[in-house]
Amino acid sequence: MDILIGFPEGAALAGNLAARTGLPLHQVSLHRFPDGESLVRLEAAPERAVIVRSLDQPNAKLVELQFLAGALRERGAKELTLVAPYLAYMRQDMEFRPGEVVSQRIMGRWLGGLFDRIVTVDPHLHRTHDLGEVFPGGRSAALTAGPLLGAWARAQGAADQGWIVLGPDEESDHLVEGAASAAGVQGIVGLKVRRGDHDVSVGLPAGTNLTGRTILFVDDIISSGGTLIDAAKVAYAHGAARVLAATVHAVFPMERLEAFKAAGIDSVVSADGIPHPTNAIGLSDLIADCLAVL
Ligand SMILES: O=P(O)(O)OC[C@H]1O[C@H](OP(=O)(O)OP(=O)(O)O)[C@H](O)[C@@H]1O
Repeated sequence: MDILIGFPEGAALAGNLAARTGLPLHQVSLHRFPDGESLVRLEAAPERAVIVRSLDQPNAKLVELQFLAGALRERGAKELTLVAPYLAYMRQDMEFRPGEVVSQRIMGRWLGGLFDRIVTVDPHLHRTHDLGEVFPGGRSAALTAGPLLGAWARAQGAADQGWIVLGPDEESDHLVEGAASAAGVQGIVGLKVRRGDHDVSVGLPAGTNLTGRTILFVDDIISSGGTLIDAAKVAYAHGAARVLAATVHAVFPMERLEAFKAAGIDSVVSADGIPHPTNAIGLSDLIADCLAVL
């Protein structure tokens, strides 16, 4: 028997995926003990299971996934698939300073040991370009939500209003291309320099003229929002009339919206891999199509 397994915080996406795949949905229930330990409960013994959980705020979630995968194997599961629209620890992909742990590599080995198939969306692979390098030996798929961000923009009238899609750095190139072509508008890729967690600047190609245009900033992740705020500043300095943002993974706290508003950012929307009040773009069709062929 094949089933889909969801966790409490991700009920919406798991529900949509169950409807789209036709797999029966089983919900894990969780209990956190006063000492911080987790109790994971699921009454099912499937032969094959697709487990849906985004790994933002990852540490407790990873331990709970390990417990669940271990229990399902004990009950005889032959194939376990992880659908983690947001994959944690992908940003630490090298030893930036001597002695730093390369979390991406170790996380890849860990998850690769638990799951036979891994599906994710726009993973932060800025230097490791192939998800297969992170999960050697397993079947994995890195999907992109760029065209979905673009379809959202198109539905807002982007083509008629002459919006421009702007990504902050060369790693956003594929998102810009996917979003701009689906929206039917021009795309521009900037040049980002990061000097620290909250110290980042975005440059635009020489000769860029944004006079009177609406700019749709796109990025894989909005975390502190420093990149978005600086990109908005630069866009306005180049004549933009309005700045909006669309991201795949919204990991920022809602309190940051005030700072975004103060920087002249009209609105922020996100894909629904990470549950967030800004969710406006559904990923379930994209993921379901992938599961059918992976
Ligand atoms: O909202 P923020 O806090 O600004 O973070 C989001 C930005 O950070 C990430 O890139 P990062 O600068 O980590 O890229 P790198 O891996 O190339 O250093 C990501 O691609 C965004 O551009």
